[in-house]
Amino acid sequence: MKRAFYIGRFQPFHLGHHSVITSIAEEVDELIIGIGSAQTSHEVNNPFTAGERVMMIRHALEDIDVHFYALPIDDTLQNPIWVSYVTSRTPPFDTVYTNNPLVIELFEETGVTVKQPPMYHRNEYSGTEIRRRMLEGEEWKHLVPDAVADVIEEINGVRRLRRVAGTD
Ligand SMILES: Nc1ncnc2c1ncn2[C@@H]1O[C@H](COP(=O)(O)OP(=O)(O)OP(=O)(O)O)[C@@H](O)[C@H]1O
Ligand SMILES: NC(=O)c1ccc[n+]([C@@H]2O[C@H](COP(=O)(O)O)[C@@H](O)[C@H]2O)c1
Repeated sequence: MKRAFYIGRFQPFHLGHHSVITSIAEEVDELIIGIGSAQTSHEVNNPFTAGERVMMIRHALEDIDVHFYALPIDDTLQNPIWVSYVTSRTPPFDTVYTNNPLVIELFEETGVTVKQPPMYHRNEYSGTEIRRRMLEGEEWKHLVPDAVADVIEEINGVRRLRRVAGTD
């Protein structure tokens, strides 16, 4: 059984994440999607709660051909214990997919294989760019799966982002 781990903050889950997961799905039997900084929400850079991000991922990946688990993972104060904390909360896995330099370093130090997925349209498929567009009233829905746009509408996510940014 080949099981892999993919971690992100998914603020929000966008089409870049969707493309990465579609290609990982061709290489593994099961995928654990770690929803990082799970304790954080209602901030300009982290507007959505862990539960809302679970909902985005669940709906966006309705038709994906891989068994997946979307699991919220809180941050730990100390980086050296983060990998053990992650593995204490997830099913076992042998490969990590990430482009985050700290995540690469921490997992490689413990001997886990790390793969770096290619970037898809990084200038637009980016959480930072999508949140900027939401704040400035520009188009953003084409950068996320339709199901994610629906979730953000249901939770009134753009209004929340503007309020916490003080621009509403
Ligand atoms: N367009 C993309 N193509 C491929 N991988 C991506 C893309 N955007 C993000 N990733 C990767 O997905 C993982 C999770 O990313 P994350 O949730 O931080 O999204 P982000 O768009 O980088 O968000 P933010 O701009 O808020 O930091 C990271 O390893 C990141 O490098
Ligand atoms: N000490 C820690 O808590 C620790 C260390 C490395 C990564 N992380 C988390 O992993 C996630 C990585 O995701 P991104 O690649 O989207 O930044 C983030 O939520 C980040 O906070 C946490």
